[in-house]
Amino acid sequence: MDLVNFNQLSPQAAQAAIAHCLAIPAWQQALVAARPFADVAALQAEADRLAQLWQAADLEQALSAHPRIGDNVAGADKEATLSRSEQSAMQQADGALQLAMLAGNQTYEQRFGRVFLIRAKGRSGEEMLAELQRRLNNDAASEQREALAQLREITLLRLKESIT
Ligand SMILES: NC(=O)NC1=NC(=O)NC1=O
Repeated sequence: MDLVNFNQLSPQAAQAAIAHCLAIPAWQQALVAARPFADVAALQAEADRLAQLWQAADLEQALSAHPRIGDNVAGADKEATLSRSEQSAMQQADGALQLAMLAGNQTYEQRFGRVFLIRAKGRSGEEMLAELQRRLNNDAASEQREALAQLREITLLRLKESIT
């Protein structure tokens, strides 16, 4: 959808138009309330400013909409469709990589108590596995910062593809 259209939608319709970017209604509503935007750069800047405010609770809420890397993503809704395309590199990954990613995800979840989150678009399976293994050595605070940064990247990428 183009920005002019997004600026003119009702609040409900505008929120529905960006809901797939991130499963945090408060962020969706704050961005909708900040309309009208003069250009896409202003929209992206406000989305990022709001995203900088996220804390651990926001991360937990958002993770509900992000399947594990390498999981077979079921569902036909827009978020599932986006996750499948973002994670498409894992579809071509060989069995060994799939297994290593599965084991890595399990170790990560045992250590940090939540799903490993990474901006998957544009990354190979090997790159994502290397990032997982690197981040396994983070302390809790550093890893929370990294996970929140990845959540911002995914959200802003999805927003950029949705409102042009
Ligand atoms: N656990 C994840 O990192 N999931 C995802 N990353 C993306 O970029 N899309 C996802 O679904």
